Amino acid sequence: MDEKWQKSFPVSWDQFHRDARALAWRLSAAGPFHAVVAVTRGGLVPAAVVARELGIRVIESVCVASYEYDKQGEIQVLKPISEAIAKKDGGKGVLIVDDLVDTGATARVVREMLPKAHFATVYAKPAGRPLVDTFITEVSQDTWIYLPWDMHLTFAPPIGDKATA
Ligand SMILES: O=P(O)(O)OC[C@H]1O[C@H](OP(=O)(O)OP(=O)(O)O)[C@H](O)[C@@H]1O
Ligand SMILES: O=c1[nH]c(=O)c2nc[nH]c2[nH]1
Ligand SMILES: [Mg+2]
Repeated sequence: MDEKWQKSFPVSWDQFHRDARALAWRLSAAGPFHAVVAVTRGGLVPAAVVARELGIRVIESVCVASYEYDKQGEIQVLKPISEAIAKKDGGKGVLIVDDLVDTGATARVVREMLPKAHFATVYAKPAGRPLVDTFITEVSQDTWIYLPWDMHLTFAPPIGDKATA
């Protein structure tokens, strides 16, 4: 792991589901929304939870990649938003969902596609926070968020071993 990440914030599936539901609660006061746009891949899971909670059946995707594990590269738009959504009123009434905002580079690119849409993430770091309309939990910029689909159970050495290491 890159040394710029000083802290880690591991998130279990349970915790992620709770946080995505909390996001849906908060968004229920911000709508109504006629469609959800999930920012793949990380946005697919919270988009499903939020769409289920808010009764939204129209789900679109925008496919964006920027990180190779923890290293940020150029933002690549692998698939744009469908014309039916992108061409309609600047995205008014559309809810864009991603798992997290870090530097804000991904959010900036997607916001340009739908300037009037509402942008929501479950987690936010300070540099990206101004680009998000609604989020649930903020973590510091030097924290790496470990999402549940990127993890598996492993042995944890006893605390005493670490203290004497
Ligand atoms: O604010 P930024 O610095 O742009 O970082 C945030 C983005 O990075 C991650 O996606 P990633 O590009 O790793 O692709 P993935 O969703 O397929 O994992 C995350 O899911 C966000 O979309
Ligand atoms: O799993 C992730 N955790 C993060 O903290 C992060 N920042 C950008 N992209 C990320 N992916
Ligand atoms: Mg992503």
